[in-house]
Amino acid sequence: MVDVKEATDIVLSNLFKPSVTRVDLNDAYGRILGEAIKADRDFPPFNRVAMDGIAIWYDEWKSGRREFYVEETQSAGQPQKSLRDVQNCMEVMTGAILPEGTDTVIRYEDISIQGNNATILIDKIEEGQHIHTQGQDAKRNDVLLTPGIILSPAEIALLASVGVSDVPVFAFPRAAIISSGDELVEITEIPESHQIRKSNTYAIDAAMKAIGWEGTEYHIYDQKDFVIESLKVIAENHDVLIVSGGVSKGKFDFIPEALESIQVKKLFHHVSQRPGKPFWFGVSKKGKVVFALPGNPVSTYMCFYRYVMPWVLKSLHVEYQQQHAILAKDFKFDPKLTYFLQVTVKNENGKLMAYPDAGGGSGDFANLKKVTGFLELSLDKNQFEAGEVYPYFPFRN
Ligand SMILES: Nc1nc2c(c(=O)[nH]1)N[C@H]1C(S)=C(S)[C@@H](COP(=O)(O)OP(=O)(O)OC[C@H]3O[C@@H](n4cnc5c(N)ncnc54)[C@H](O)[C@@H]3O)O[C@H]1N2
Ligand code: MOO
Ligand SMILES: [Mg+2]
Repeated sequence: MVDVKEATDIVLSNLFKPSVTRVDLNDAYGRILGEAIKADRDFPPFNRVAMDGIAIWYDEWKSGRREFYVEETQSAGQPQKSLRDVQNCMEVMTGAILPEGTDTVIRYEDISIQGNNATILIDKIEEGQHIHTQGQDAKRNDVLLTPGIILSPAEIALLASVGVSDVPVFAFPRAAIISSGDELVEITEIPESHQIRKSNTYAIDAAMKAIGWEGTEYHIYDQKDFVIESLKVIAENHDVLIVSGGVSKGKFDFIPEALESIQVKKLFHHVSQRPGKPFWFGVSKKGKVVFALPGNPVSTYMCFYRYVMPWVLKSLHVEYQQQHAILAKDFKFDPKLTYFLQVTVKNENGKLMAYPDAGGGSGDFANLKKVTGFLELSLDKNQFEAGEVYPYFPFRN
């Protein structure tokens, strides 16, 4: 048996090495960037007019000139024009390149134009005002985006502006989501009185989809040779196996020995935690990673969020930031196990307050619909006081 920290360290030191694939920019939202992206030009690429108005040569204003003859108009999308005479001005539009021979922009609101003459109405202007200077935000060849970033609308805009239409993203490990157990039937079936419909694999599949990951679902019956043969075939075609059930002490819990018989080396079995104590983790010679999660629905669910999610994010170079929340009510837990306490977190004046809602044990997955995640309560204590801060693993935003 290992503790939660040891289990975490072992899981996170057996990462998957992702390859890079390309997706259309329109499908890149939410994917994980696989290569650094550099600026192909300065940002902005030219001195960009930032307000509609006129552009002047500042020294003329400084030396007392208030009236400027309007030579012509520089609109957005036109090649750069030149001011012929520094005593004049040019009308300029937001997004236009700043005309040569000008260095300062004055808004229409601050001038009046009569015929071809613009008169400045304000007393104070600053040299260079209302110009978004070339290279001000980033220089050509600057790294704009680093691998491991989860692409949000902000990054999509940057990718578009540097012309990346085929976005390099990390390929997720090919995952098998495996349920086990003779009591489980398909969701389209009417279960007999001793049967239940599968639900764990659906939950795992959905949790994976939330980060853009997909898996293939399999089911294994409780027959030893069948378990061995199935796992062998599945392992050949996937990088990671996420098994649910069949890992405890039951007569038909064949998963651990079946995995070892197909040369998946056990790195730990049993973690001092509740739920999820019978969690088994191993790696094959070929580097296939196996998470054999305890079958009780809440155990499968929590172990997925506590171990599989950080493992895949770290494998794909995502900077994973551990969240924390404040326990809102005292809580007592006696066994010498790390306890994953189901909570509903509410943001109260900027503080994340976690209200315990422990539910009815690891079979009570109906409780998961009421909570937002779990707090990790350390095994070296049994009395947890309101106001204390604990690691928080959210299931939802
Ligand atoms: N003698 C002991 N018995 C048990 C122990 C123990 O330490 N000693 N640990 C208990 C704990 S804790 C857990 S958790 C479970 C883990 O059991 P398994 O991993 O072997 O899972 P199963 O026996 O196959 O199933 C347990 C439970 O979960 C239901 N299940 C399984 N898969 C699914 C699915 N895909 N969808 C919905 N529900 C599923 C299954 O029907 C069982 O009710 O062992 C305890 N026993
Ligand atoms: O892992 Mo078990 O979930 O404690 O029932
Ligand atoms: Mg069992």
